[in-house]
Amino acid sequence: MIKYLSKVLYVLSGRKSKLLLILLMFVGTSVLEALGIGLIGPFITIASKPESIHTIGVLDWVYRQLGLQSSSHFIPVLGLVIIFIFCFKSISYFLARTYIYKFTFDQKRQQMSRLLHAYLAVPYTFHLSRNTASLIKNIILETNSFTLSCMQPLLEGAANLVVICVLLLLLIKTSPLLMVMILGILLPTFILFYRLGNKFKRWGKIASESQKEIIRAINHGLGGVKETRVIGCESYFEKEMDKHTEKYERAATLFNSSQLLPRVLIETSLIGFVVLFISLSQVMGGQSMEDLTSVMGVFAIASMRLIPASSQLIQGIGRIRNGSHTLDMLYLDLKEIEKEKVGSLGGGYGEIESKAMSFRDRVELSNITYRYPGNSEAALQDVSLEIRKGESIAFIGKSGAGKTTLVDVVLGLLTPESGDIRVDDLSIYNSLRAWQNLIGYIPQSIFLTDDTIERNIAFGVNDDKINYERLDRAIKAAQLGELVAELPKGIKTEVGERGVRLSGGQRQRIGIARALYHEREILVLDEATAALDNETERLVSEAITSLAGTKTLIIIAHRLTTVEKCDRVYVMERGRVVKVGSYGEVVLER
Ligand SMILES: Nc1ncnc2c1ncn2[C@@H]1O[C@H](COP(=O)(O)OP(=O)(O)OP(=O)(O)O)[C@@H](O)[C@H]1O
Repeated sequence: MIKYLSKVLYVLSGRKSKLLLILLMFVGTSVLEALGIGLIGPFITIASKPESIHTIGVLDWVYRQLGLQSSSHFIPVLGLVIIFIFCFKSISYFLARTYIYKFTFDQKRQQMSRLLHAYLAVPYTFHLSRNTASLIKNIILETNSFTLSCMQPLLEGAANLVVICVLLLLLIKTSPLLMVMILGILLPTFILFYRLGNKFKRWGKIASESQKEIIRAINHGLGGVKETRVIGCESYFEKEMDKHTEKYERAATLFNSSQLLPRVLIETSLIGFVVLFISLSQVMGGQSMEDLTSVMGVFAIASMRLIPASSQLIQGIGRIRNGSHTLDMLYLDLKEIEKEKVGSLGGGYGEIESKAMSFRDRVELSNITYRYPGNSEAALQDVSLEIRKGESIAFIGKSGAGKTTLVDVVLGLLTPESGDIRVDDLSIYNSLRAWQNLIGYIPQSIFLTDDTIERNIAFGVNDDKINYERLDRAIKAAQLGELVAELPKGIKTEVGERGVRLSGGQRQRIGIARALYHEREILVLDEATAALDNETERLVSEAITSLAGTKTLIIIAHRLTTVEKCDRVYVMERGRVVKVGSYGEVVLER
């Protein structure tokens, strides 16, 4: 339990002292409730036999202080006190609940942004081993499940425990035998539920994993809708989703129906026990009507609050066990990510931190070796090269030679096993962010957001911070001027999800404009092979090569036309640079 609580505290975001306040609120309203209910028993007894006030010490004292004429006058006074306590309890209950909702939803918001921040800032290798579906599920569904299956049952459980203890104390005083009987009803249900704990945990795990697979199947089917349609494999994805939805349905049904067990078991046994108790007491000794009224009062207390509080407590234990897989996942993810010392992403919301490293002379890669996690063979081995400011270099080589890996190392996405990258003798690993702020990256397949051309070019910049002069320059340099002029909405044209409303070449040029808009010193280009038609290719290549001299260009070249204009060409093979020279030396002499 202590381990469980320490995990909950770790996953909780923000000020944890609020938890104490909430606990006090819960306990406060529960005590008021128990007090109000506790007074109902004596109220019924006094209503049926007013003289009995004098047998209850506290009530007798209050009666004498009030100076009432007759015992029966005390009945409305006690009634008013009970009504007042219940009104006060109801108002505090409402306010406490509202506060708790605010707290729990605020928690969900904070956890969602903590997770997204962590997933965005975690080393890139984390994403190579994790599926986006599981990250989306954690951010949206598991944070919800944490609130419903950890936070709420824990807080409610504490409050219910207080109510149960107070009411059991009252019961000991009124009828110890009845208390033993009620305990006899509650304990077996409690033990049964406790023993079912592992099943609840398993159902929780199955539900969580099937949700991940459901998102995955939807992602795959809809993400590649073009291929899905053409191949005609729609039913495959439908079946995939159906298979996991069925698993989810089975686990959720089993868990939810088992949650009804405490109420059903306790209620049935309670009725049985009370009937048995009254029958036996009449047969064996014959109790007076007043005694029976008092016993019925206790029964009323039990059925009004003690039984619901107990069944809620038992259900809460079930929910906690069911949600323990969620807690473990959030805990392990946050622990793993935060172990990597995920720092601030800088810049604050909607701004890009622009402080860049100074770059006056050269970038030097020395003895870079990189191995993907779990691979025995290194994808890069002992790569050393030097790029002078304003130069353009290209990497060529067969598929799998290590070109993308080398660029990912240069981009600071992958950290080499050994070796260093130095800018004017300063290692980029001293301030990776400042190094990355020098670089503009144009990947082979450009990621476009479902937004306007303008927002896709000024990617990640708030609308009010967009610099239209720079935007215009970038559009012209990327040969997008004509396209934008022809569109009725110009730069405000929506490009559709992943740019579906644009051609491959247009998407590629938006990617180039994006890199140019941010006016970075070094441009890294993973050249697209087929996206551009000959004419556009010529224009884009011209735009890129016109930057040579002012910008430093690092190109993964798939077309030899691009290589022609480069200062140096590096030929890669099995993770090594095997040849270097000018276009003439490397390409023509091959
Ligand atoms: N995420 C990964 N996990 C494990 N191995 C990987 C991963 N990505 C690439 N590799 C391996 O690293 C080697 C180099 O791959 P890389 O993508 O850098 O080649 P490339 O030259 O860019 O190829 P292409 O021209 O086809 O894009 C390959 O053997 C590849 O299988």
